[in-house]
Order: sequence, then C-alpha cells, then structure tokens
Amino acid sequence: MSFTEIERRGLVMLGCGKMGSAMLAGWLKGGLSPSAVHVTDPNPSDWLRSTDVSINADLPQTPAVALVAVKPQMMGEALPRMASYGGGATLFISVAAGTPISAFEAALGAGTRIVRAMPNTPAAVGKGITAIIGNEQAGAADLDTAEALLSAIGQVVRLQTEDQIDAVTGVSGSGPAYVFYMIDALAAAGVAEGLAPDLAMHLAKATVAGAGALAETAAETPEQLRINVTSPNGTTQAGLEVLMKEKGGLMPLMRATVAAAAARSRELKG
Ligand SMILES: NC(=O)C1=CN([C@@H]2O[C@H](COP(=O)(O)OP(=O)(O)OC[C@H]3O[C@@H](n4cnc5c(N)ncnc54)[C@H](O)[C@@H]3O)[C@@H](O)[C@H]2O)C=CC1
Ligand SMILES: O=C(O)[C@@H]1CCC=N1
Repeated sequence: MSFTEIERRGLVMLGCGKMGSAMLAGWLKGGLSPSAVHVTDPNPSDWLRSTDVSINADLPQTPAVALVAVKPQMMGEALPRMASYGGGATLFISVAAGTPISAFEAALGAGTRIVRAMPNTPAAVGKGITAIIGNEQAGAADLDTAEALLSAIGQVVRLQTEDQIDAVTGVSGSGPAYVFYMIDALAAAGVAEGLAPDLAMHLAKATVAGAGALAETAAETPEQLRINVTSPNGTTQAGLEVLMKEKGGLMPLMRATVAAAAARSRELKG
C-alpha cells in the first residue's frame, strides 16, 4: 500500500477532535488531497469545516485506511459504524489511549489488520512522535504504510510488545501537556519575580522551544547540556538545587506523573 492507494481508495477518520485534527492538519500540510479524506464526527470543529475534507457524508466502500480517533469511552458506540471495513480490506489505525488491539479484533472481526498507535499533538506542526505496534494480521507492508502516514506528522518508533504503549502514553502521548504546564509555571515564576506577564510568557516559550531544539539536535546528552549552563556557584546552580532535590524535586515528581498516566492507560483497558 502506498499514499497513491490512500489517495485512490480514501482515508476514513472516525472522530476528528484535538488529536485527529492535529494529524489531519499535518497530512494536509504534507500534501494529502482533502478529497481523499472522509470524516465521521457528530461535532465537527470550525477548523475541520474550513478544510475541504468530506464531513459526515457518504463513505468509501473499502478505504485504504480507517483511522480511529475517538475517546476510549466513545469506542463502543462509534466502532460498530466501521464494522463493514473489518476483515482485512482496510487497514485500521487506532490512536485511542487504553483501547487494546483485542477490543478492535472483537468488534471488527478476525482477519482485520490493526495498527495501534500513540501519537502526540505536536503532530499539528510536524513535530509529533508516534509509537506503533501491529496485530498478527498486520504485516510488514501495513506497518510500513502506518509509518509512512505517521511520518508525515513527525517521528515514528516501533514497539516490540503492546503493553509498552502504556508507558509510551505516559511519556510522549501525555508529555506535551506536562511541557505546556512547565511553560506556564516558568512564566508565572517570572511574573512573581517582577516581569510583565507577556514578557515572562515570551521568555518561557522561547526557552522551552530553544532548549528542546538544542536537546534534540546536539551531540551532547541533556545532562551535559545542563552542566554547560551551570556555572559553579552561579545562578543556575542555585535554581537547580531546588529543582533537583531528591525529595520533592522534579525527578520524583515526574516519576509519579508518568506512573499515574501509565496506570490510567492500563485502567482504561477495563
Ligand atoms: N489529545 C491528545 O493529545 C491525544 C489523544 N489521543 C487519543 O486520541 C483520541 C481522541 O482524543 P482527543 O482528540 O483528545 O479527543 P476529542 O474529544 O478532542 O476528539 C474526539 C472526537 O470524537 C468525536 N466523536 C464522539 N463520538 C463520536 C462517534 N460516535 N463517532 C465519531 N466521532 C465521535 C467527538 O465529536 C470529537 O470531535 C482518544 O482516544 C485519545 O486517547 C492519543 C494521543 C494524544
Ligand atoms: O489524556 C489522554 O487520555 C490522551 C492520551 C494521551 C494524551 N491524551
């Protein structure tokens, strides 16, 4: 399967909210024809309506790909609409947290090719990272197709086992939210030190974006990059003595944060 086939047979999206829209924005930006995309969503956003994709209209009979992007809690109600695509002709890609491959196999029937994926919202600007794992029916070509599609919105990593996806969800699926909160916290701390809110937010956003870009591209480890900022007995050292406290510092806090998210992912399986 290739993008040509997606253009020819269509891509159906079941649900197109925040995550679906982030992915769709990336695909449209990457050159996917809006006419190839068919969205089923009872509550399409203004942004979605502003695109030229087909919304809540007739669906293709055997689309190349069906992307499932509804909340796990809506799955039972939404998935039966896709049942006619089960059995093998259409490749299913689900981004739903918590919903295991076995639930799709039960709803869509034996022989259905399913790739479970965990993306994140920086997909909207082509900077996402998505982890994927396929079921037994999904062959190498299906994983290649999923990877090609998801590469249009950022990086793709392949998992060895499905249970890894709970930890992935806790780290990179939910991770952007932690970083956005860190931006808010950094900006609020700047305001508390006397900066105007706009300036503090500008500094916080640019610092997180710049540090992220440096961490991703530099040859040095994040640890070394941190050391490079830290002059002996200087300002950073004073700040890090608070942030790196063994008890109550960022390390145990992040450990507990990711553990809670991963535990919720496991819980959603029911
Ligand atoms: N938001 C994020 O950062 C990420 C979300 N996910 C997963 O993506 C999925 C969607 O999450 P969000 O986009 O955040 O939620 P959302 O609430 O923004 O989007 C869900 C969409 O599904 C639609 N919907 C509800 N019932 C439906 C039905 N019966 N048929 C078709 N569409 C229906 C809603 O109208 C909504 O537009 C979830 O399963 C979530 O676990 C995965 C990774 C990251
Ligand atoms: O919060 C959630 O459940 C979804 C999954 C990962 C990010 N958002």
